[in-house]
Amino acid sequence: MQIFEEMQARGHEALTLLHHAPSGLKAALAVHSTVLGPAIAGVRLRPMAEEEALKGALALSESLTLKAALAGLNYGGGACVLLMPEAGVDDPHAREALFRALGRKVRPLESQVVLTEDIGVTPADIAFVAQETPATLGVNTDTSSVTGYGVYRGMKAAARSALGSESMRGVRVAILGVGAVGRTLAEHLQREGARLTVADERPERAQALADEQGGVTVVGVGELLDVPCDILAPCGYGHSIHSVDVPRLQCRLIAGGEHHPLSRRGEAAVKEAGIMYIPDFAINAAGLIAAATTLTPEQAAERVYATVARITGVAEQVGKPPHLVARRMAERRIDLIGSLGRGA
Ligand SMILES: NC(=O)c1ccc[n+]([C@@H]2O[C@H](COP(=O)([O-])OP(=O)(O)OC[C@H]3O[C@@H](n4cnc5c(N)ncnc54)[C@H](O)[C@@H]3O)[C@@H](O)[C@H]2O)c1
Repeated sequence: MQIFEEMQARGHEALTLLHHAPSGLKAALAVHSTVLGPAIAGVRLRPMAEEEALKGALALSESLTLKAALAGLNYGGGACVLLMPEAGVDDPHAREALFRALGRKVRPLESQVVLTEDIGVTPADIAFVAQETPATLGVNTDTSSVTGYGVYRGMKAAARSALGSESMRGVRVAILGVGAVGRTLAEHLQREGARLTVADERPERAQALADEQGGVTVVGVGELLDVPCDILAPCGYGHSIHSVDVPRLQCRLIAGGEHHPLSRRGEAAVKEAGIMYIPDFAINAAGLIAAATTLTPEQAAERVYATVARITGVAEQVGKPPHLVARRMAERRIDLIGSLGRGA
């Protein structure tokens, strides 16, 4: 992997490797932008190879920059991807040590970075980080359930444009990944009378949801993209939809909580296929908004609703896809606010 080439192409400011042998801490901390303020870094912990961690940190930090900018926050974008310690993190003291070691390592960087939860990390983990550094957000926020609710609200705003109505009653939604975010999304959709089909790499999670809620169809991971539906909601670990998969899709809208469900080629392919795609950084922002402001979860989700409505409205007016409109809006705010400190 050509790290500096990648950083230059995407405009990253820094990539720092954090290491502490006794706790097993090995982490890649990427800072994409601090133009609007300290970089909010989503912290991830799940088994993965080193290269995947570096790539993941670079990609996620760029999304966080766009997400914070579009949400009107005075923060930049970062990401902190932890490799799973060899001894695991099942032992509560080992988990405490890991996250406190992370907090110690971040202390010298606290004017540039604030840490918040992402995949595999809980508010309790961030509370351990907070014992070592004030550079945290969301200690008291269950960001994954707020995010799931925000995805639901953003999906409704997008459906108004893509399906002609924001009602989810009878709408067929296929959800890929029913972990913390996907499950919350499913619960809200189910309550409104949507018809759900779900799949998860861990099939027991999909089955548990179906057992609890009833009326939910479970299919295998390999089948979900072929399911005829109105909305496809990717809520897995990223890159769930490859450009070669796009001809299989039978939906009119892609709107889910997952970061980077599509590559740039995939985004172009869905546009060609006439499918509307609402980008991750616009629709999965509610948890971040709630963690970074004094807004309630409901208010944070309404901000997502308003943002998605604005994006789809402009997209219709100018004849461009929503994901490009959203990126342009975020970049424009960074340029404008970033220029305040420069020139007369
Ligand atoms: N948790 C948050 O606060 C938050 C905030 C914003 C965005 N996100 C994004 O939402 C997504 C989901 O996060 P989460 O917190 O729900 O994670 P999670 O680990 O709780 O759940 C993810 C689920 O998706 C399943 N999965 C992963 N890849 C899959 C695939 N290709 N096919 C089928 N199932 C798959 C996993 O088995 C798991 O059950 C991630 O991309 C994350 O970055 C999370």
